[in-house]
Amino acid sequence: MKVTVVGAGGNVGSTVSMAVAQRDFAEEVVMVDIVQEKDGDKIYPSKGRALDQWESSPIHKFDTKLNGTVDYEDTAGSDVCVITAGVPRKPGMSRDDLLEINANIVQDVTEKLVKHSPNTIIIVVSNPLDVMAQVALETSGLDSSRVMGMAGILDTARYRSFLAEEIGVSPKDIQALLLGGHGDTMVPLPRFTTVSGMPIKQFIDDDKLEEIVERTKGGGGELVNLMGTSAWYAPGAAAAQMVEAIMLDQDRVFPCAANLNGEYGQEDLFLGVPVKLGKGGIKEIIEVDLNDEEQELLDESADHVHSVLKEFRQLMDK
Ligand SMILES: NC(=O)c1ccc[n+]([C@@H]2O[C@H](COP(=O)([O-])OP(=O)(O)OC[C@H]3O[C@@H](n4cnc5c(N)ncnc54)[C@H](O)[C@@H]3O)[C@@H](O)[C@H]2O)c1
Ligand SMILES: O=C(O)C[C@H](O)C(=O)O
Repeated sequence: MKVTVVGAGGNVGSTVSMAVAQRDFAEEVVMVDIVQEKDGDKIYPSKGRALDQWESSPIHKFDTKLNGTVDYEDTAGSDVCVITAGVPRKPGMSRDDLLEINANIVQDVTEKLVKHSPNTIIIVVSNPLDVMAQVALETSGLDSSRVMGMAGILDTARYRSFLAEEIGVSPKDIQALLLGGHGDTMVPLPRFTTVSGMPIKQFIDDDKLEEIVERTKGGGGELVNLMGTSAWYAPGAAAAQMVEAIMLDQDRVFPCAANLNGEYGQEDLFLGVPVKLGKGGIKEIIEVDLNDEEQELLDESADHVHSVLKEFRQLMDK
């Protein structure tokens, strides 16, 4: 079992790598990044972070080998590749502001990955997420069941943690569903949110719930403002959970960005929807019955993703 993480000299990529290694199911995690320059010297962040993480193996008690590299030949035969390569946003920016720079990076990285692992499964993390997943799908030529984006697990984790804190229960006991693009138009669904199966509205008043829904939508931006760059602990953990579900054929049901072909009335774009994840990637896109208000919010979110996708196509035509 071999996992590759690209952008692994950075924050999210190194966190995914560490979280996968600590789960101890893979033989090897290949951590790829570029050679960087600091104060006129060449540095190798993926090699450094891989070595540092490997040195923690006796303490954390894992056997997964961490291999830092700048050479894609080392990635050959990867079962799953996670793409975190790219630029994170800074305060005042939206994820969509990263479109041009990250589209070029994701395209380049995807070509190199599939050259060495032609039948891999790709999990995209780079932003703007839904469009970067489309870039990876189109560049790789892989079946759409083998290309997906990580966002929904992160966004629901934020929503669940905020709710748990407010209600005073364990975050483990909050279940929730969230649909749509990974941006301010994402659609948390209180109707599908429970505390161990009991409707959330039994535990919280409408105004407070609405406040938490709004905080969730702006959850990424809240952290950007606090740290001057975007989050990595929860995103890294979320991507590792997807890797595990696929590699161990767990049939986990998670909200992930999947390429839609008619599901939820949407076509030719990635959008966050519940999927069954296991061997081979997305085994099923699960459709839930939405009421008119929920469907309208999802359509608005899809419209936004379509507009960014259009901008991407215009940029590529230039
Ligand atoms: N989907 C999500 O929910 C989610 C969550 C957090 C971050 N992100 C996104 O993930 C990306 C990475 O964020 P980060 O905080 O880790 O940034 P970072 O700057 O810490 O790391 C990015 C890494 O990518 C590397 N990189 C750049 N170009 C590359 C290339 N061509 N080949 C290989 N590596 C390359 C950089 O050298 C750097 O080490 C950003 O686009 C960010 O917006 C998405
Ligand atoms: O907010 C960002 O820019 C990063 C990521 O998409 C997040 O939600 O943390």
